[in-house]
Amino acid sequence: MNIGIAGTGYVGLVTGVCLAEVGHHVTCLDVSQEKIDMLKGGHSPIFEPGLDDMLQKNIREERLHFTTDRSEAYENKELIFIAVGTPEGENGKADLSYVKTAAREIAASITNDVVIVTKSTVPVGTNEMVEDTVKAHGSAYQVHAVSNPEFLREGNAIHDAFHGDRIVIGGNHQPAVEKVAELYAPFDIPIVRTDTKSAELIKYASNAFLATKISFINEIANICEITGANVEAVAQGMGLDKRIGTQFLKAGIGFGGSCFPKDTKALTSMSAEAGYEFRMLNAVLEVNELQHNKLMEKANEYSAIEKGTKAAVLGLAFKPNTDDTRDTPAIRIIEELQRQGADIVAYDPIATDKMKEVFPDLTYTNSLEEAVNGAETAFIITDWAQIKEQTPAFFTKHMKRPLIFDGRNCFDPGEMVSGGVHYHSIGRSGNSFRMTMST
Ligand SMILES: NC(=O)c1ccc[n+]([C@@H]2O[C@H](COP(=O)([O-])OP(=O)(O)OC[C@H]3O[C@@H](n4cnc5c(N)ncnc54)[C@H](O)[C@@H]3O)[C@@H](O)[C@H]2O)c1
Ligand SMILES: O=c1ccn([C@@H]2O[C@H](COP(=O)(O)OP(=O)(O)O[C@H]3O[C@H](CO)[C@@H](O)[C@H](O)[C@H]3O)[C@@H](O)[C@H]2O)c(=O)[nH]1
Repeated sequence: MNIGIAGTGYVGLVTGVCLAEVGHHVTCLDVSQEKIDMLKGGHSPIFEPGLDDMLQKNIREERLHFTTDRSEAYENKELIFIAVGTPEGENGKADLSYVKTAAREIAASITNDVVIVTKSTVPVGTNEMVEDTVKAHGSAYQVHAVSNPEFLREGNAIHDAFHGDRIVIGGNHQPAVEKVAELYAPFDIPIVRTDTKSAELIKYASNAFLATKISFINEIANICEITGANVEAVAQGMGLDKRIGTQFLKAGIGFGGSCFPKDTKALTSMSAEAGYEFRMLNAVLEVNELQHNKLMEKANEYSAIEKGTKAAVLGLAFKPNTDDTRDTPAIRIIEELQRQGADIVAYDPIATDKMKEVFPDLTYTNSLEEAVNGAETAFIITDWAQIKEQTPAFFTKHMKRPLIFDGRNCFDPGEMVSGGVHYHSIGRSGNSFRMTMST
């Protein structure tokens, strides 16, 4: 099929590349000339394992094109995807201005009847708004909007596109829904067909539920710290019950990233607008806020930071295998360390450039050894493999004072302590993980 895509961020670009990979002809549009120039040259502006190779292959085979020209992207297309950002707006509400602009631009450029597929995460009623916007801008063509939310995880995006658990397609015009289902046939992933509003809500409900699991286990971690239990043993013991499952029960300094924080806020805000107070989700957000402060609270209890203390911040991305620093817990830690006058060295294998946009004057390195060298305290924010593979000896050798506050439970507390590291983590009270199971 002939497809246009508005937005070449994480979602638009991965969608475009993967649809081209299965044989569709895709033209990706962005307003950023810089991104389009990079993409035309076969280089992805985002770090995503496997993306560059697939991008270059499909450009070479002439199924994938990049442009800043709306006519090229929208004329003579059967389907047009909207994959622009929906950032956090006022009072946590989803900011739909980019979606509205894209809808107006599509209305002005299409040259035939078309199905608009909304991939961006949008509140209930947005697809209706998109259809109305196109109609209000005098398009002479028939336009149907279909909700097709995206479930990819950054760092696993290509894998998720080909091995996702489900594809959700929501629409009130059956032929438009079937057209989108036909597009995805080569992916061999179960397709859920539903109405537009339910599809829009499936996305928010899924993210909110996963965020709830994380805040829940973080509350359990806090109880573990008080009672002396070990949160990893508790999570594993709970997760073996198939109704609960082991995933998203990893305690830490809370969830970050471009989706969970903004989407949980958008859902509470959408609920409030509809006259319903989503009490549980408000608590999930409150717990996450408190959890972001956990490492600094521990450091303060220990009086770890004084003016001029050399502090290493290990990991800046909101999770491993991505260079995305949007809403990363590292921001809060760095702000607090700066406020307390610490001398900070920030380490990340790939996300330092993105973090420079937030803290331009910080000292950065992509060498872990350089970051901890001479440090008096280290804060682990991201569970990068490069950090997890270290031994206690690495820290005792390079740090001036091996004092570690680990927000991602990267190490066995017993091994760290016996290796001479003053080690503080989340929900483990200094105990090693102990659990055996027999059949
Ligand atoms: N990042 C993720 O992991 C992820 C996963 C699932 C869903 N989502 C949702 O998908 C949407 C996009 O997220 P993202 O992370 O890809 O965003 P992003 O900010 O990385 O990319 C959005 C892109 O859209 C471009 N753009 C803005 N206005 C445009 C216009 N009028 N025409 C063409 N391009 C335009 C921007 O320049 C930018 O490159 C959001 O709603 C997000 O919540 C994101
Ligand atoms: O047990 C866990 C799992 C995750 N996290 C944290 O939660 C955040 C989000 O992690 P993850 O879900 O892996 O990353 P995203 O790439 O943000 O993906 C989420 O958000 C996307 C955007 O909506 C959705 O498409 C995905 O399905 C959904 O998993 C990160 O800060 C993680 O460190 C934990 O603290 N504990």
